[in-house]
Amino acid sequence: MAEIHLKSLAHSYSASPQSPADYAIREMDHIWHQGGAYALLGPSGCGKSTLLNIISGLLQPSDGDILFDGVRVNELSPKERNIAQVFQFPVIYDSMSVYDNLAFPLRNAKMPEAKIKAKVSEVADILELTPLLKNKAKNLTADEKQKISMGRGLVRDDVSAILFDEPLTVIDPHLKWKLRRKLKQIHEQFNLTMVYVTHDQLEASTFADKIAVMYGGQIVQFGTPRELFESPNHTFVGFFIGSPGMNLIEVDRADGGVSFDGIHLPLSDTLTRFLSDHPSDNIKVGIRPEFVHVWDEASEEALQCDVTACEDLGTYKILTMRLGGQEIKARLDEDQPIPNGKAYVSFPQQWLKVYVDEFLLEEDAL
Ligand SMILES: Nc1ncnc2c1ncn2[C@@H]1O[C@H](COP(=O)(O)OP(=O)(O)OP(=O)(O)O)[C@@H](O)[C@H]1O
Repeated sequence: MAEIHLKSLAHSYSASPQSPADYAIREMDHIWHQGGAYALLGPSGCGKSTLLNIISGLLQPSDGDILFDGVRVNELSPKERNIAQVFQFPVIYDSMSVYDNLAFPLRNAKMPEAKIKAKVSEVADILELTPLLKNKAKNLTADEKQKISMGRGLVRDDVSAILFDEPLTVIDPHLKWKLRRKLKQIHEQFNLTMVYVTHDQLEASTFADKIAVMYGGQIVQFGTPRELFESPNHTFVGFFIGSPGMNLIEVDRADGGVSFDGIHLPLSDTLTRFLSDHPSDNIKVGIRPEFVHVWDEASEEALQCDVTACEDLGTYKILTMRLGGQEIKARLDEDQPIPNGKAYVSFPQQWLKVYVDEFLLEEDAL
């Protein structure tokens, strides 16, 4: 197992990149600690597969270093790096038995047959493949085949890390949760460094202890699922994580706070001062629907909205309102009454986030 350090790493598929937009990976420094269960989460095209292929050695980065336990591995092949990679589509030998597929990497490493047998049995047991060991891989279902792909990484004692590139894409929805749980169990049992690529936030948060959110070739936040929810570092994280995502409103500077559409939102003194240090006019405020307080009567600090829709999702409701020219969503508990026509909202200061040039202004950083 290894700590994987990406040092001043960048990659462009163009031979002569002219601007940051020409980079699939913009310059980054990042560490995947040994034994961590990580997810790399982001939308299509943000650079997840590129980053994974750079770590595994399938792709050479245009700039920077990849260090495994402090040793530069840029020039090493995937095999020399001892990285196991599980792709969207299972990579297995159809004509071989399940046993031979699992034994393959060990036979390549010239492990004695008795040891191979013990290792294959152990991993087959964990993956619930034991009854299939004698079967030809060809006739198996997609999830069984994908379990073999995973198993081929797990049988090896020498792997530096296992990288998963959207491994559940071809798996039936009702089996996905089962395989995800299995992966989590394997992580706990084997103490492996695992990086799991997905564009699905549920998959990321059920698998990983920490999630790296990628956007436009950058890791814009690396944190626990709770940190990403409670304190998104970037407007993209606010928008992408959560269902529905964060309410984001473009605002102007105002005395003691910010304003939009003639509505004044007060900010703490420290945040106001901090904001005045930033020259940019690209300012947004964000608040998650879960943290918007909804009242059915007017009060001094509540802002009047028009209710435009209410979606009942069984255990909770999503209320859509218009505040000035902005659409605001709030999450109501199951038993909370739905305001009729007009509603009054307030934004607790603790949960009202301010973003300058899309990045969070942090009071703690003062
Ligand atoms: N072989 C390639 N040649 C040129 N550009 C590429 C190549 N592979 C990827 N790209 C570009 O690099 C950027 C990042 O792509 P990448 O496949 O890494 O993203 P991704 O987040 O994995 O997307 P997806 O979830 O759709 O697989 C995209 O703009 C893509 O078009």
